[in-house]
Amino acid sequence: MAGDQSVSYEFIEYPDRDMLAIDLANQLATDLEEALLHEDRVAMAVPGGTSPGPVFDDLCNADLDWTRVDVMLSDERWLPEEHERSNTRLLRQRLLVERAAKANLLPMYAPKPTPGEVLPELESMIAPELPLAVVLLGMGEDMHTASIFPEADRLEDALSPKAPILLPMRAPGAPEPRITLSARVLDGALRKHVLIFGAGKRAALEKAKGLSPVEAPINAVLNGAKVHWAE
Ligand SMILES: O=C(O)[C@H](O)[C@@H](O)[C@H](O)[C@H](O)COP(=O)(O)O
Repeated sequence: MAGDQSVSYEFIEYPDRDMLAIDLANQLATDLEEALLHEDRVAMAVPGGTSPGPVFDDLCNADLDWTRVDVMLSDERWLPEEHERSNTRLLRQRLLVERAAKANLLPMYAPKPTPGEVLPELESMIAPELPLAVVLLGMGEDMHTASIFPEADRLEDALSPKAPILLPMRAPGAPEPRITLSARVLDGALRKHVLIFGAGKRAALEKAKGLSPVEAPINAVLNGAKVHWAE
C-alpha cells in the first residue's frame, strides 16, 4: 500500500498497456459479478478520455448479466453525442457493444445549451443507484479526476461532504463545459479503480502525496482504491 496517513491505496504495475487492459477488465467484470450476487441491479461509473478504450474493448465481452447493470460516466464534456470529444460517444462505441450492449446507460448529457437546466433530471436517475457498486476513474497530470480539476470554478463544492450528486464544472484545464459526479459519490463507491498510463501520471500521483484534495483532487477518491499503471 502507498500514500500518506489519510490516503492509502494499492498500486499495481503492469508490464504493458495490453496486459493492464485485459487484467483490469477482468477485475471489473469480477467486481460486477460479485455485486450482482447481492443486488438486483448494480451501477458502474467509468471515465471518458483516451485511456479506457482498450479496457472497454475487453470488458464488453465479459460473460455476466448485463441486463442488470447500469453504466454511467464519471463525467461528461457538454457536447452533442456526435462530437468526437463526447465521452458518451466513446461508451456507445467501445463499451456498450457485444455482450455489454444489454447494459442500461444512465445519461450524463442532454441536448440543452448548459447542464444546469437538466441537472435535477439527470441526478434523479442516479440517486437510486447509490452507492455505486464499481467505479473506474482516470487522472490527468494536473491530478484532476473525473471533471474535478484544480482551479475549477466549483472545486470546493465538488469536494464537500455535502456535495450534490452532480455538478456543472468549468476549469482552465478543460476546453469545454463539463458535468461531473461529486467526490463524495465517487469516493463512496464500493469498489474503486484508477487507470493511469505513462511516467508523467505516475510522477503526478507521487506528487499528490501529502497535498490537499484542493491541490490534488485525485486524493479525494484514492482511499482504498486500486491504481492500475503501465508505462
Ligand atoms: O472526460 C474526461 O476527460 C475524463 O473523464 C477525465 O477525468 C479523464 O479521465 C482524465 O482527463 C484522463 O484523461 P486521459 O485518459 O485522456 O489522459
